Amino acid sequence: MDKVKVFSPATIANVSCGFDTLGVALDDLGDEMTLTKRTDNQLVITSIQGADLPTDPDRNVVSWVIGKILKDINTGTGVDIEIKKGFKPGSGLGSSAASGAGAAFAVNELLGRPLKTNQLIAYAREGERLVSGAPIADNVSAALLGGFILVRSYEPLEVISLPVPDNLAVAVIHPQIEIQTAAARDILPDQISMSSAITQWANLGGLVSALYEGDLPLFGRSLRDVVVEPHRKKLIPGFDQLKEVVMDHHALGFGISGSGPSLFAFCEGMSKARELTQLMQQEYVHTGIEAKVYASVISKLGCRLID
Ligand SMILES: Nc1ncnc2c1ncn2[C@@H]1O[C@H](COP(=O)(O)OP(=O)(O)OP(=O)(O)O)[C@@H](O)[C@H]1O
Ligand SMILES: N[C@@H](CCO)C(=O)O
Repeated sequence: MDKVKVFSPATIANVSCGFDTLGVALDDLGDEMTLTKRTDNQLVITSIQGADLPTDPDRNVVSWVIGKILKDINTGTGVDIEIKKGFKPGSGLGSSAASGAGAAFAVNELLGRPLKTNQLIAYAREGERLVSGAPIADNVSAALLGGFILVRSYEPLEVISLPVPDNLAVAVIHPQIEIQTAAARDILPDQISMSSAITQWANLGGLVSALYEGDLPLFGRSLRDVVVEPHRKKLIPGFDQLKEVVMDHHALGFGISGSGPSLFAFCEGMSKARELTQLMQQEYVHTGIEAKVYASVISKLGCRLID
């Protein structure tokens, strides 16, 4: 194959109770990228649409990840790269992860699939290390595998796919401010109390059980975060008010997507998700900050070939 075009989805990391361990893929929203083999061994970003990103191959996640794979596999292959970003960097929806996962997936397809899934995750994590300093696996694993994922262990890496309950949908609001993942990690404490740990791991267990049982009320009760949200919500204007309104309108749960500023409300069914997006957009006007909204089912598909 000389050319591949792939789609790589946006993702919600943490899902409230699973900081750095849970992730889930959205439908439709995501990045596209096209890779074409060159006759020399150069890596060239030929176009970037939809975001103002570095064209220097050593500073863009897509070329960074592809470069690492090509160097290790040592094919002598060069690649032209076209990038089409479907949503903004610094959104909390895994923009760098969509790029890193999509890049690893695409080059693996181009080379005839020499790499296994865990290797693709490992390379995609290098993209996360490039932009945030931390090789976080939650967004990239969800983007590659689709559905819900649990990073059971980082060392050695063990990522588990979890079931997606029927009729689960999500409403997302993306306030048009940028929060860098590195900055949102810097404000977190190094240590947490035993009581917070107990609450958090009880909810994580509850959430995993809810996914296996398809128990949406239990899923909703488990969407609690006493570890990260109390710190990060201070970076997101209007967080508490929006949470109150959304929960009053029967969302299953509400929280911060990844490192923010995007916020999610899980709910039952797409019509409820559309209703919640409208509600969130109306309510957010009070902050004076522009916001975009998306309603989505949970995509069981991760990165995939298109066209
Ligand atoms: N291909 C790329 N896609 C997205 N961001 C990139 C890319 N290449 C480099 N970057 C840089 O990465 C930074 C954004 O990464 P960051 O992890 O902060 O955002 P994010 O991926 O949207 O966040 P989150 O992981 O919380 O969803 C920006 O400074 C951006 O310029
Ligand atoms: N788990 C990560 C996701 C952001 O990439 C965080 O919340 O910092």
